[in-house]
Amino acid sequence: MPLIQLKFWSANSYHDLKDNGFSLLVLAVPGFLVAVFLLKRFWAENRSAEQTFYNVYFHPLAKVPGPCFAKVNGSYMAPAQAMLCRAQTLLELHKRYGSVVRIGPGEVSISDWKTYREIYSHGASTKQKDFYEATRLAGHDNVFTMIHKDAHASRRKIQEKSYSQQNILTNESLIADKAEILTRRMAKGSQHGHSVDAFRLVGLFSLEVILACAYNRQHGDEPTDECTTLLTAMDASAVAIITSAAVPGLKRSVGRRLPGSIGKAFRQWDSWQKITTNLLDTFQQHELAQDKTGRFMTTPLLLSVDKHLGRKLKRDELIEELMGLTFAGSGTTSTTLTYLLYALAKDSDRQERLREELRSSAGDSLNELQPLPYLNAVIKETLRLYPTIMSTLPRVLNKPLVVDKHLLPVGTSVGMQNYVHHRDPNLYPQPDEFCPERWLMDDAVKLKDMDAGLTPFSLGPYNCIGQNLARAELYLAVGRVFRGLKLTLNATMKDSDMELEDRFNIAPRGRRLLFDVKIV
Ligand code: HEM
Repeated sequence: MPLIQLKFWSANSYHDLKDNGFSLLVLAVPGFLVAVFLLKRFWAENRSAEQTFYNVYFHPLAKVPGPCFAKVNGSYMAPAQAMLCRAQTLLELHKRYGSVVRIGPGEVSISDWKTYREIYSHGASTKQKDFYEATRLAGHDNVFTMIHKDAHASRRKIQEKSYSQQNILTNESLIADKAEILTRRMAKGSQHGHSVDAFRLVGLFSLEVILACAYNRQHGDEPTDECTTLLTAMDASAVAIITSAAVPGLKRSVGRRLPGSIGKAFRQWDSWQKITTNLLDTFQQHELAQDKTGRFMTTPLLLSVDKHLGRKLKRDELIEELMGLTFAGSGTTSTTLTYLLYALAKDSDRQERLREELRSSAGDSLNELQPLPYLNAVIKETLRLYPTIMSTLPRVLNKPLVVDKHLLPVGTSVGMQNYVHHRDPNLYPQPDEFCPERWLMDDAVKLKDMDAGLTPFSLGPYNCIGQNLARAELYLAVGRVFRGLKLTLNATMKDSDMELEDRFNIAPRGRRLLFDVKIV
């Protein structure tokens, strides 16, 4: 195993896992399954010495630099993926080998931000089947997993209106209400002299927004069982989803019988599906008839005809789509907000600058918050440094692509990752620093390039359908929290608590963000 990966599988990593409740048996079962899978894959790719020789010397990608083992091993990145540090590993590989790195016999990673548009625009590439199909949540396709161009376009069409800026403005009062609840919960924690766990409160906030905008579910200041159970179930399910993607033969019916944390994660996945089914049923019985304008996201899903299928969605397909939107819509915004609060809690001067700007604004509606320059710079810088979809968006080329003098033929698996090109030091000097001021410089040419390199929501036909909603949540929540509260990092917080775990979506390693909160 190359040095770069060994670094991640250290004694510390094992002890950390143990501390997090993993037993040896729990590590051994999936470890064994992954090892079998890796061996099988290696064997399939190198059936003969000739094949290995071809992969190394005559393959169309033979001249693309990269670790030797990756040339003959399609699972080269699997250990890093299993250790939740795929994007970080790729950044190191790019530093070593340049802007194009061969990471499998037929696969490359690219770090040049100028190539992003070429890869992810209409017609240039197709979603990689194995990866996206492995993320089905209830056994069907949802808009995120769909590979087929027309099937995807017609499923997306049904939902587009829900995420239009106009519909977001219609639902602004719902989102603002949740943002006020978030602020009150943070303030309340401080009154009792305790630290406040913003990671949990922000997770509840973005989930409550989705439940309000999708199902018209309203929750008050006291967190409900429905939300806390759903939040726990979705967080745990991520482990089951990653495990079943890494071990293709591992079906849910088997997974839920496994011992320890992995089996528990699979059972939480069942619980998430059950809660979604109840939410759908309740909406159909009590809300659908009143929603004449289709402002709640579930309404168009229930009533529209999917043109590609030539019919409305069936119950199982609806559940799949709704699980997908809850997952895509809550963890993403909440991690972004978590890291934004974290970055400013560490930096009282910048926090104060933002507060002054917010207080000088006439009000805290979306229309009043959206033009504020420093608020925008803070949000952009958070999306750059902590891009919630940090990892590879894997594609297969439909057209040949030339990058850094390397010709990548049709059929090559390619991928870029926000974590990598958002840290390009030529585009963003001192890339590991949180510096909102970089977005306020006068150099228009430089800013244009920086904007082009900033792709947190991706581009092209599969870009984030929910980005208007996500931005609205960020404006409304940040506006309220910092106008009235001063946040300081609690002394018990360790840097390692906020290390980025690459679960495709970022997750802070310690699963907590403790603040001392003062009402100002
Ligand atoms: C800061 C918050 C968010 C970020 C950074 C983000 C980022 C992304 C990215 C990068 C993709 C492309 C994934 C790929 O190509 O594999 C994506 C897709 C998607 N996002 Fe978001 N997202 C956010 C919030 C949301 C919200 C609030 C929703 C919905 C409520 C949402 C729903 C979706 C859906 C359904 C897709 C699949 C779109 C398609 O394939 O047509 N996202 N998101």
